[in-house]
Formats: sequence, structure tokens, C-alpha cells
Amino acid sequence: MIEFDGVSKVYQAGGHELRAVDEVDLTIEKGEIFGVIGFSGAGKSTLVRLVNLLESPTSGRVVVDGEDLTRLSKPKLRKVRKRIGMIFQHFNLLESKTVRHNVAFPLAISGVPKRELQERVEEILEFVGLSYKADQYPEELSGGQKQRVGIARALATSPDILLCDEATSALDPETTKSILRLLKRVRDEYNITILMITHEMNVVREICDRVAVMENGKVIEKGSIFDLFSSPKHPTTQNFVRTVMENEIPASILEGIEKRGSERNIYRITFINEHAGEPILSRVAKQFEVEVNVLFGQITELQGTPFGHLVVELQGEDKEILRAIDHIQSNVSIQEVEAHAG
Ligand SMILES: Nc1ncnc2c1ncn2[C@@H]1O[C@H](COP(=O)(O)OP(=O)(O)OP(=O)(O)O)[C@@H](O)[C@H]1O
Repeated sequence: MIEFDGVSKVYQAGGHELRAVDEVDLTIEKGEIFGVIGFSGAGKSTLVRLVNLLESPTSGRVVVDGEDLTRLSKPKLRKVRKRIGMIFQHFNLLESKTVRHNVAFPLAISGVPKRELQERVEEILEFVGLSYKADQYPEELSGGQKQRVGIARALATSPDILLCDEATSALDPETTKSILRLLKRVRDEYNITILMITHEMNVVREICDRVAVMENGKVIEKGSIFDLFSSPKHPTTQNFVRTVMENEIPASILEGIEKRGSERNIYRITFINEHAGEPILSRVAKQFEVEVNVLFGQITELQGTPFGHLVVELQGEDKEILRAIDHIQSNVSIQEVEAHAG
């Protein structure tokens, strides 16, 4: 478990104070995949550096598995550091060493006996699917393969915590997905706590259990992925959610609605939980004398639960439309859309 308890990190920059991390309280549970998202300069890297002990807080406590890092002696700090692995955006591999030697490196400097070291390297290369590249050099690998080596190296010493600093930001979308799947396996099979910092909401959506949004050093919102995506409160969180889940009705569609004049019946239907998979709209069209015209929408999956919304126009007699709305309402949330407000 990682606990930030009123943590601040203040730098002196150009004669004034810069609060890179400002009064942060966070608890990351054992075996959790926790995301920290924020724009550049929000304080994410500083927060991570406080966990791997590259920085010490100006005030507050960082507690890892019950140990207050700010109070540990140097030898104890070294011990704690061994339980924390890290992967980076640009992989940080040793270019002059083979894949096998890159992975063996942290074991060798920890004094692990040769035989044990060899076994561990083989085992972990197999886990990341790179046994067949063991004797090649980083420059002969693709970005995704390099990050697999990075993950293998970070896992070699069997850490309890894995810190990921923009680990997929240099990768294409498909490779990103495969690396995120691998990180999920790292958590599922080794029960390692993963702290991921990213500026990409799709990364958070793909694998995180919970997320904190940072801005100007502060955590401005935190919660489960589902809560954050379905009801983001802070405008910055809303902006992040919008990068993967467009909620606003596009202007071109709104214009079309306006043109149809006052006789329009436009509704936003929000699907949460099991209802997202149900054919509610086709049932409505069959059961009532209404036509359902889908104008816009998006359905996705959050932590295995379908989630999304559709903007529809209902056409027909007022009485039938009211009956249809009543039926829809008993299953999912439905709100009338004002054309000018979206
Ligand atoms: N060693 C330092 N000395 C002075 N200021 C620093 C130092 N490290 C970071 N900062 C400042 O602290 C703030 C937070 O930086 P940080 O790198 O933690 O943000 P970030 O969210 O990780 O951004 P990015 O994604 O661009 O790395 C920035 O304003 C940065 O300039």
C-alpha cells in the first residue's frame, strides 16, 4: 500500500516558490492499478519521484507498506527501493547490452547468485514473451519490445510496486494496448501494485481501477474509473473524459436539429450497467407508434461494464412519444435535449 498524507514538494524557482505537489492525500491499495492523470507540469512526475525516493517531500508523509519513507535510515531506504520497480517512456535500456543482460543487470548488482539469476532472467523473459530475443540488442527491437524488456528488468527483482512514468506515450495505439494487457497480467499474476502516470485518458480507461486527476500540484478529483467517466465533476476531468468519450453533440448535428424547428423531440439516453447491451430502442420502435432516429452517440466499456449515451429523435404522435419515453425511463436515464444547449 502507498499512502500520501498531506504531501507537498516545493521547489525554489527563480526566487519564488513552486508547489510542484501541493497537499496531496492519496491511498493506493495493494494490488491496485492506480492512474494519475494530468497535463504537462501538473506534478505527476514529482509525485512518482516521491515514491521511488528520488525526492523527499517538503512536508507530509509518504508511507509505503506501513513504513514512513521520510523517517528511514539510508540502508533501510535502499531496502525499500529494491521493492519498487520503474518503467519509463523512453525505456532507458542499456544499449550496449543484450536483452538478457539488461534484465540481469539489477539482479547482478543486488548480488544474486549466478544460477538463480539465470533462472530468474529466463522466467521473466518468458513472462513478457521475449525469450526469442534474449541475445539481441535494444537497437534491434521495436518500441513495444523495448518496453517489454523495460518491464522484465523492472520485475526481475520481484518488486511489490511498479511505477510507470508515461510508459506507453511513445508507442502506437496497438502496441499501447498490448503493453497495457501485459501490465494487467503483472498485477493479476504477481499481485504487484501499479502506479501509472499518464496524460492519456485511454490508458486510464483501459486498465486502471481508480484514478486521481492532478492540476497545479493538487489532486482535483479522484475516484473509480466508472464514477470518473460517468460523472466527472471538475472541468479539467470533464475535458479529459471528452478526449475519449465525446459527450457534446457536434455543431453540425445541432444545426440540423435547429433547422427542423420546434417540432423536434430530441433526447439523450444514458446507458449504464447491463442495459447498455439491451435492444431498448428497437423494442420501443416495435411496441409503440414511434420512429427512433439515432443522431449521435457512443457506447464503451468501463471496467467490464458497458457505458455510454445516445442522442435520439423520436418521431410520432405526442401520445405515443410520451408512452415510449415512459418505457425507456423505466430502463435507463433519458433527458430532453435543448438544441441550442446540446
Ligand atoms: N527539480 C525541479 N526544480 C524546480 N522545479 C521543478 C523541478 N522538477 C519539477 N519542477 C516543476 O514542478 C512542476 C511539476 O513538474 P512535473 O514534472 O512533476 O509535472 P508533470 O505533470 O510530470 O509534467 P510532465 O508530464 O511534463 O513531466 C513544473 O512546473 C516543473 O517545472
